Amino acid sequence: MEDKQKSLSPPPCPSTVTVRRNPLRRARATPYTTATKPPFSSLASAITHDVPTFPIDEILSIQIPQSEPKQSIPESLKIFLRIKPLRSFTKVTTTKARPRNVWPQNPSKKNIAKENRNPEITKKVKKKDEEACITLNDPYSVTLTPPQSLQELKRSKTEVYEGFSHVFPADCSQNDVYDKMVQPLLEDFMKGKSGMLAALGPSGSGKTHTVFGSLKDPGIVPITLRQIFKKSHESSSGPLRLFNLSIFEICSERGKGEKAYDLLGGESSELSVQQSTIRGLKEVPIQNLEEAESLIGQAMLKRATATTNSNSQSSRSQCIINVRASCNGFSNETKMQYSDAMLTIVDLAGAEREKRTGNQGERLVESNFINNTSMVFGQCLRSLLEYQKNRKKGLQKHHQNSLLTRYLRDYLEGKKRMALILTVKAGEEDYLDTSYLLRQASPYMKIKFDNTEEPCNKRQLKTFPRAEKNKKIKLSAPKTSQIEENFLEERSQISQEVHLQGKKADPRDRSSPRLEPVSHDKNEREHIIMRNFSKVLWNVLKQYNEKLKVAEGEICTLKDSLRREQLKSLVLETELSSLKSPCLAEPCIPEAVVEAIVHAKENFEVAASMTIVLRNVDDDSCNLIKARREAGAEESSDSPVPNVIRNVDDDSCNLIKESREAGAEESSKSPVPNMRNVDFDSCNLIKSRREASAEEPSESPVPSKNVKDAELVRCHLSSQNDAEPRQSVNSEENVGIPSATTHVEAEVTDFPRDQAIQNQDDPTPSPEQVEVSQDFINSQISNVQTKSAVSRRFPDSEKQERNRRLLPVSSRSLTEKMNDLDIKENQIEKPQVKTAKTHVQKKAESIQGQEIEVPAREAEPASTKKQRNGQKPKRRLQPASSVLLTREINTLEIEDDIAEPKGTRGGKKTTVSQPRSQGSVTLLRLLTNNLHL
Ligand SMILES: Nc1ncnc2c1ncn2[C@@H]1O[C@H](COP(=O)(O)OP(=O)(O)OP(=O)(O)O)[C@@H](O)[C@H]1O
Repeated sequence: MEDKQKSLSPPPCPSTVTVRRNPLRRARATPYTTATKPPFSSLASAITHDVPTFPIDEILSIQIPQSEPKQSIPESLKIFLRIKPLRSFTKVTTTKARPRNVWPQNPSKKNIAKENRNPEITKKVKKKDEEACITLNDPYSVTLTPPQSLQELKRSKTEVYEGFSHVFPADCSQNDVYDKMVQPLLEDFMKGKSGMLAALGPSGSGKTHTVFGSLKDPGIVPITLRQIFKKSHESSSGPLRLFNLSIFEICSERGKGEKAYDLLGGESSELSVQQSTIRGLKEVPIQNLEEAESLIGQAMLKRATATTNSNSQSSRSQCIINVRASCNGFSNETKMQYSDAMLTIVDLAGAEREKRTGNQGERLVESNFINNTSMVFGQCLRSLLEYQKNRKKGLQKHHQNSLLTRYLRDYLEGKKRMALILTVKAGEEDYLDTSYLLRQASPYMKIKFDNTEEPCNKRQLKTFPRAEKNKKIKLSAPKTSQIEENFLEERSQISQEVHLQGKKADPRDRSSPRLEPVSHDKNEREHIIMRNFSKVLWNVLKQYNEKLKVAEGEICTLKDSLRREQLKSLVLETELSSLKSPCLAEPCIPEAVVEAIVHAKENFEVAASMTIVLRNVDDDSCNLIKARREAGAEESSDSPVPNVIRNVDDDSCNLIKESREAGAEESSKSPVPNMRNVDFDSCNLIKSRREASAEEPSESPVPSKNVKDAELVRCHLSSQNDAEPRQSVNSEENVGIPSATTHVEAEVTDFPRDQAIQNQDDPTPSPEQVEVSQDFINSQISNVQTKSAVSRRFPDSEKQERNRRLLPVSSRSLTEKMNDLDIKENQIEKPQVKTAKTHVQKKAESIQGQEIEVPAREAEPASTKKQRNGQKPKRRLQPASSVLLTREINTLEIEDDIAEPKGTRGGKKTTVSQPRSQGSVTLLRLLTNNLHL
């Protein structure tokens, strides 16, 4: 103490002391100082000595409360997660090596023995079974990873679930679960607060194991009962509390509805359910743990269970265990009355998938019920979780959908405390069930997209250049089967090439540029496609070319057939015209022959008119001949079509020339009879015939007669070529030749085809033809003689005008010349002169003085006349000329007439008073007499 006092003694006083005038101020006494007043003597020392030390030890001893997890679960609902250990884990751990000489008892043992013999297999099994889909992150969160198979098939992702009150790993014990989960609720229960514990999870995940456990490893219920009676005994100071136990189950009645059964009741254990209250439930008071455990044991025996593929003793009902605590006294400590509390422990039936459970029939109905109940419970739970997160949102109520949720309405609405434990299986095959449960009941969920890159890359690779090309090719591909086949072949080749290139390429090396091989492949592919397409096009073009050739051949054949048809039609037309032409020409021909003098003019008019008709035929025939010559020489040679009928110009020389030329060329070839009108200009005619006679006789098969004075080309339809008998007629020899009128008629009427063919084959004229031609020539000659006499009667203008009206241009000159002959029309129809004896002098220049000796005419037989009249009643071409002739003849003054010299034919015919020649006078007399004019 002395040392201490010495150490606390103040320092020695200084030599000088300062005294303060003001009274000494005392500082406010501190509590510390006030509490224990030290003695004044020791005040100074005490002041310096009592400085408090810093309470560092106290500060360090203070325990700072640990920060709770961010996602704290509300008090009314706590969610726990328990992971069931993997089966392989237990198998591997329980596997014991057996001696090799032991015969395996069953297949499983046999497999085990195999595994033992082959440790690699065991390792593989271990590796395979050890792979879990769920891993524990921390006591409050887990990560769920999809298995590899599901990652490839669909777009799966790693999920992180958090916000749990606690996550029990696979190796946790039942006591851990009780401590963390049940004890808080039990304390409140003992204080009179109700609470509920529920186990939720798929089938076989350990719900029943967690809730009830086993004899060796008891679960929540046994432990809780034990703790209840333990605590009740410890709190001896408290009121007397009574506990009652009730157990019932909710199951489906053949799938039609929900039923509740009392598991502690008697035989009629069915309960009546009204909304959320269950009537008739038996509560059994429990005094001690043994009674409680026996009751629970009895209830478990009554509970509906079944064996499924997922669980050998699967719960088929929702089991509810109620422990009600009743209190009849006051608490000594709080002096408050205890209310009844209810602790509810629920073992739900696990949701199960049909494929995994293999349920059928009644089991399947139970499964549907269980799944529906689980779904409704999960919806209610989800709604409560969302409601607790955000209370602004209203609570969605789903509890009405099942009896269980209706019974647990207060808990599912958050009015009472509830602790939920989720049991999950950690195997890969249980991923879907686990994921479904966690999505439904976990407080929070995060989705990691770490494993989403691979599917994206695969998709990109799949849709790389091939798909677009296929589409394009499909759209642009032609529909021909050949093209499709080629396309398929190329497609397979290219796909193989691409596949090989893809194999060669390193898929991991993403940095390596793959555009070059792709572009190269694209170019090659396009090249192959275009090449094959061009081949196909070439083949198609070839086919079309062949088709075109065939079509051209058909066109040629059709053209030939068309030509033939046209020729046939032309032949028919010409036949028709030929049939028409004789009908028209028929009446005039015999008259021209018979009426030697009187009908000379008319004859020429008829001939001229014939030319009009036949001229048309000429054109057609010419064309026809041309066509037939082109078509073939054979057809033309056999053709019965009449040949050209030519009109001869006034100029006789031209006429003869044309006739010669035509005769030399055509008549030798063509069998068709020719018809020529001949000018009767004597001078020209004689000249021309002289010239012709020098050439033709050699060709003509029939020797012509002596041509003394003149040659006349006969106008006959039946004769046609140069071989026809152009007879030079001596008028003297022809005198007395009988008329060939009948023959002419026959020829004319029978002309058409047979005669033509006959003439064609035999160019030699028949005697009848010769006769007719002779008569005709005679008549023409007589006409020539008569013309000079008659022409004087009419003025030239009038004649020309008439010619213009009646005849075509080519024949007008002829008719003009013949107009000089005034012949009565009536004479045509009266008995005609058969023949006329004419004298044709050699020198045509001096026609004057010629005399035509007209023999006594013979009346034509009546029969012939009648026949002719009957056959040819119509004479369309004659009336105009006949009338004129009649007029002229009527005006003739035969007695006073004086023969007109022939030399005036080419000159002016103005004088009517010119003297007639003797021959003409005689002729006129004969005419008048015979015709009875
Ligand atoms: N944590 C665990 N540790 C050891 N074994 C367990 C565990 N959880 C469950 N088991 C075993 O798994 C099997 C199935 O468990 P349990 O019957 O509890 O599943 P469940 O979820 O109730 O199925 P269900 O819904 O079909 O009734 C039981 O044999 C049980 O012993």
